[in-house]
Amino acid sequence: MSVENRAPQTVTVTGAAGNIGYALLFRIAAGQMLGEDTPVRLRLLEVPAALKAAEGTAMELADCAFGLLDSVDVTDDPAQAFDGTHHALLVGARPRTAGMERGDLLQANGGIFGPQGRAINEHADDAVRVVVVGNPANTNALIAQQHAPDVPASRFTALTRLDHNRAVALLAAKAGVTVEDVDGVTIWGNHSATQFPDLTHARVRVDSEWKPALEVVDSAWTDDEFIPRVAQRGAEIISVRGASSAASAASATIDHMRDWALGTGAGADGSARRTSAAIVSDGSYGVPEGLISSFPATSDGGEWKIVPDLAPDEAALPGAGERLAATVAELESERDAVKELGLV
Ligand SMILES: NC(=O)c1ccc[n+]([C@@H]2O[C@H](COP(=O)([O-])OP(=O)(O)OC[C@H]3O[C@@H](n4cnc5c(N)ncnc54)[C@H](O)[C@@H]3O)[C@@H](O)[C@H]2O)c1
Ligand SMILES: O=C(O)C[C@H](O)C(=O)O
Repeated sequence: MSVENRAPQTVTVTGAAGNIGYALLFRIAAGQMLGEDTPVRLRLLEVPAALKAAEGTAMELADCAFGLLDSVDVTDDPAQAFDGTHHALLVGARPRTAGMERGDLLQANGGIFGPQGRAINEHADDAVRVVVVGNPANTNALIAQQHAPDVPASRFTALTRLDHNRAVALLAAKAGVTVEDVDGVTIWGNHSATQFPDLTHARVRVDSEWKPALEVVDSAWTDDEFIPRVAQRGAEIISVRGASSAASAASATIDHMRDWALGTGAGADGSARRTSAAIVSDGSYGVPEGLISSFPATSDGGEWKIVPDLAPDEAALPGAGERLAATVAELESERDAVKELGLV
């Protein structure tokens, strides 16, 4: 079907005037998220103080003369921003500031993600896809989902694709191969320092032959360097760059939404390509049902699906099971905290 004949898809980006928003919007308008045959209608949601900056971004979007860009609307009204939306990218969040307790942070984000969830419930397209990027991403996604009782829970997800991409890049560099020569990495659990980047079912292609990753890199490097480096990469970027990751976070958000909407497809050897996504648990792998946790995942272009039979292999990496349990326990404690605060 030609571009002229396709109905535009509405994409809402919150926090549109922020750093990730600026790195995200131009790529969406260029067709990198929904494909080069799908026109997009952009809705930019911001707080009143940042509306002028968002208007400036909208002016630049117009100046790019993107063939796929149908329209850009800027608003501070969630009802307008989510009206009929097909793709909701929830980036804007309240960052933790000096002296702020964890409860204060959750409360402040509850004030953002509760109303946005409600607005999605009332105004979004029935088949809306939501990804939460703003931290604490998994729990913010849970808050939004709990305020949208008419939207299937599976339509709310959180971003762990950045952690996944970081893990793939670090393993490829250590093994001396390209990222195309790595597959089967999984990020489990929370987008936080407790996450478990798991190599126990990963493979690396060396000299045209696929080998278990843990035969190519040793378990000491995995335990002492790989896992902590991936889990703390966000903090490392903040300390080196002086600001939270922005372009890489935007790129991972595009990867997550594109794979969800268009499918994960086949991997390097023709088998189903899997990635990592924080999606609602159906109880798989001992993760309590309803938590939004990162899993090995595929999409056929409809729903994300949790890939079975990939439990962390304790024999290949002693302590793997405990690592999964620890990150899930953190998600449970965040869920309990927001319940106590009356946010879900
Ligand atoms: N999940 C991930 O992998 C990942 C990676 C990097 C950053 N992040 C998180 O993404 C978030 C955004 O990062 P950033 O660098 O773009 O921050 P930023 O401070 O540059 O931008 C955030 C924007 O959100 C806006 N905002 C705040 N409340 C809003 C609301 N209620 N509605 C609409 N907009 C609102 C702010 O005005 C601001 O323009 C942060 O929470 C950050 O920690 C997540
Ligand atoms: O913003 C942060 O705290 C870090 C971010 O989530 C990241 O992983 O880069």
